[in-house]
Amino acid sequence: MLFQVQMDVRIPHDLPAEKADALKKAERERAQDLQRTGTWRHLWRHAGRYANTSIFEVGGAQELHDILSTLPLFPFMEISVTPLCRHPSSIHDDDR
Ligand SMILES: O=C(O)CC1=CCC(=O)O1
Repeated sequence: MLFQVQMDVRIPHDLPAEKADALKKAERERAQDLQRTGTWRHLWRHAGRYANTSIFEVGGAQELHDILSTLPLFPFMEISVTPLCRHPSSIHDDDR
């Protein structure tokens, strides 16, 4: 199943810079691992905002929740999820 996920990152200003940098590095490594396996299919920055829109391909909502809730930045993100299904006019075979 495909899910669109919007993540708005809200790192508290009083979090020490070293801690914030370590979380961002861990988040990047996890995100890149998941992209390599095809689970995190797209990752787009919202221009001018500390936010992204991502597309995940997972078995279902529980798997998505397990992934999102273990992301290093999860405690500092507001997340919204939209399940996606194929559009009848899509010409892309991998939209499923
Ligand atoms: O910077 C973000 O939008 C949060 C994030 C998700 C994956 C990543 O590397 O950073």
